[in-house]
Amino acid sequence: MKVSLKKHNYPGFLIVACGVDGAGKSSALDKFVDSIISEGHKETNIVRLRQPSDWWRTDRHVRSTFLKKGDGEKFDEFALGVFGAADRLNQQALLIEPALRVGKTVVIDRYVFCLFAHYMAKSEGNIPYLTRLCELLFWPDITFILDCPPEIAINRVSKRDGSNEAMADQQIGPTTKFRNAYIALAHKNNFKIISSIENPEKVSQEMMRIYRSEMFQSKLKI
Ligand SMILES: Nc1ncnc2c1ncn2[C@@H]1O[C@H](COP(=O)(O)OP(=O)(O)OP(=O)(O)O)[C@@H](O)[C@H]1O
Ligand SMILES: Cc1cn([C@H]2C[C@H](O)[C@@H](COP(=O)(O)O)O2)c(=O)[nH]c1=O
Repeated sequence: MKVSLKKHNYPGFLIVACGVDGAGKSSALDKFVDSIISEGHKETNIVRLRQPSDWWRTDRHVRSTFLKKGDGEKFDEFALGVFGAADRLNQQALLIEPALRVGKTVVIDRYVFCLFAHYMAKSEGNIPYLTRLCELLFWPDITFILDCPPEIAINRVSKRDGSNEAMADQQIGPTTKFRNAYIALAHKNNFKIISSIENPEKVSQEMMRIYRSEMFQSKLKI
């Protein structure tokens, strides 16, 4: 699925990382941010965010439908997808756009591609209603897809969160579908796939290599 988002044209730089639960996004991004700071990037010029935001994560309907928390009442997944799009639009208006406008580097753990991957995996790829709702979101300057075999990701999640086979992120079927959706998105949209089998240090070194090259290219365009 080719995604259509908006070009931001601001002086800031938007960097996002996606991938299945346990791919190592948060760990690698921590090291990546440390590296850009140690190369001279001012810490105060970096805005670190995650998606979905707490607006979505703490919502009772989301918690009982997706996260198996609360009273177990199920809500309509299409409606919650629309909420997922609203959550991203809200975070962009309140936090991402103001930061990019003043030249900051915005680093986000997950992005709207996670919403797409989730619904692509569930609806066999047919989600035009969701992609249309998201057309005003910014196209990131760099999109990393962290990729590792589902067995490895599941193992990491169960060690981190405790074993719970009822959770989709500890099941081979859904994790394989999510991974395939990310790979399909990456191939169609030229995202940067990085193997996250290796330790987070190695993963962040590869992120740095891509970041330096993209920064160099963007300076040539000015
Ligand atoms: N490259 C790696 N090699 C081995 N273990 C890792 C690696 N990256 C992360 N881990 C470990 O695996 C667990 C999951 O990592 P992390 O939270 O960074 O993944 P994530 O993709 O952000 O997961 P989620 O989406 O579920 O939040 C953590 O306990 C972390 O210490
Ligand atoms: C619909 C939808 C679901 N998710 C999922 C992916 C993860 O399992 C969790 C987010 O938790 P994490 O703390 O970032 O691991 O929710 C999503 O991220 N976005 C969505 O739109």
